[in-house]
Amino acid sequence: MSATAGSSSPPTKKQRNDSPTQTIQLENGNTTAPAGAPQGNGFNRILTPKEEAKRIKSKVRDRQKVLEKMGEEPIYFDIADLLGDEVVQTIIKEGPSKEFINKFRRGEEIECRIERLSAHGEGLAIAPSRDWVIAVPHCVPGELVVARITANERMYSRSELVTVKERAAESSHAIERDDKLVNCKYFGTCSGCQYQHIEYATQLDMKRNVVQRAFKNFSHLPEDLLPPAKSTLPSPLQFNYRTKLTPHFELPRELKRRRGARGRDETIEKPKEVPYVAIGFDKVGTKQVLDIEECPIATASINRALPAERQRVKDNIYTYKNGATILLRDSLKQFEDKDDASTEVITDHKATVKERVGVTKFLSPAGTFFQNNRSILPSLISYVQEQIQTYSTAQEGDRYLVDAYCGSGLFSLCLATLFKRVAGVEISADSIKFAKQNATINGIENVDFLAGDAQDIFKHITYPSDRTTMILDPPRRGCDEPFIKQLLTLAPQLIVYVSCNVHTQARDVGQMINGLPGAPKRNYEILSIRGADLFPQTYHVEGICVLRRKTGEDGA
Ligand SMILES: C[S@@+](CC[C@H](N)C(=O)[O-])C[C@H]1O[C@@H](n2cnc3c(N)ncnc32)[C@H](O)[C@@H]1O
Repeated sequence: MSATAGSSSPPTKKQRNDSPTQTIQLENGNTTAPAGAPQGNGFNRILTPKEEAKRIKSKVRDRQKVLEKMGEEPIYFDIADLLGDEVVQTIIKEGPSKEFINKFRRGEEIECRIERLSAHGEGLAIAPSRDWVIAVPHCVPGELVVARITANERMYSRSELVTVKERAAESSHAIERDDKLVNCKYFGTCSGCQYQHIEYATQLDMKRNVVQRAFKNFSHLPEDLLPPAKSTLPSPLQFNYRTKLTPHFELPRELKRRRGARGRDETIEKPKEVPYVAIGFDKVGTKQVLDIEECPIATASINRALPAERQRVKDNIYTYKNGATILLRDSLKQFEDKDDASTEVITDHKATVKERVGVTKFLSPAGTFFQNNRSILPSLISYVQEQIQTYSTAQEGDRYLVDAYCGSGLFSLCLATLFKRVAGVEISADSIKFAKQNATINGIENVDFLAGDAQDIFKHITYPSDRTTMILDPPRRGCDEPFIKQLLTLAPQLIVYVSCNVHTQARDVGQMINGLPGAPKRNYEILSIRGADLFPQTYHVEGICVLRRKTGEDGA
């Protein structure tokens, strides 16, 4: 896990300036794309017209599914910026055969200049024909790179980085590569981290921009209603912070064949040699599993437990019918001594995990949701608390909280002292059982937890709207329209919307302000927008958006 694990020395600043076209190796030796990408055997084969038509049809279907579930993909706003609206509109007019054209052969290598980073952390370059974009991982704007194509998507191709041919001219871009920061032998090959080669302060700033652009592109609100995103809330730990790791594996091909046509175990004959099984995360740009022996963003306890868990899978490989995902969850060993933060690792989905956030203790089943970066939770809770104390117009002691998508009660219980009564709702009955238990072990009596769909909570709420704060923390797809319509009917005075997907969050906030057909129009304003860095070294950013209902005009 050393930052100097590679075989080559990094170029000095002088070398970088002197030889701008020199090929540069990452310090961990991973400049070249992962070995083993299939070559030949049809990999580079040109598809027949029938196969091509089938490929396009399936791409169109996949895109439709994404649109229905999540809305437009953020990369299309970048593509429109990079190619220009006119080019994009011409392509769209020509239809799917042009939009989804098999622009490059898989495996083809293209030299291109990185223009910007996407919200998902890939460098984006304009293809030489200027009517297509190439997404290249692990690079920074300004670099001239060689990218190897892995897949063609709608108006862009995915690729893997082969080499950086020319560094970005010094200080011409706000984002600089620093390979000495790379702290993982898999960086560049593993799809888990995107930003280890970028200084942490810059990562935070990049995430602030992602939040800002998400609201600009997805909220459908005029820019004067969007306050500038505040600086990103940093994570105290930038490595060893992840308290949950879920490596996966595919069943080796030899074992699959031995199951026979009916897929029954009886046909298995153990091969003479134990087959190789890769256990880890996807190789960048592919669905192939990269074998991972350690993960520097996971806690030290998880890294200590990983070899035994990997061995357990290998020893029992003949018992699996398919591939699977394994779970490693870091849990406090005990609650009694609050100065003892020693942890153990839980691998059983049904076992109970112990967490402490400030003075509040939490139990939750290992297989259900709990925030995965313990180190940032106290500052995340403090920030939400500060927003409520600043912007709630209700008197202290007379405020109410609705915590929608409450999990095992993180916000409800950490913030309960600010409120007269708290109601939490959550779809997982298991999480609700633990939320109730967490209220008991913390001696908190002013909370009620309800198992059900978030929109069910409105049937049970009798809180006065002008004294109610609502915290929302939905999954990546965001809230659905029936939920937002009911929220607009209840019209809480203050909304704190926390989300792991700033794009669906911006869409939902836009609907809260612009209104939805069949829902009362309310006069909400955005008070603040901010990212929180729950996942350093990756492109993920948690959004926190605070909205207040202006009194008067909407009659609420
Ligand atoms: C991002 S987690 C947040 C949990 C909690 N706020 C926390 O920070 O620990 C989202 C939660 O929403 C729950 N959920 C998903 N769909 C839901 C729905 N339709 N209604 C209520 N809860 C839902 C999930 O089970 C999950 O616990």
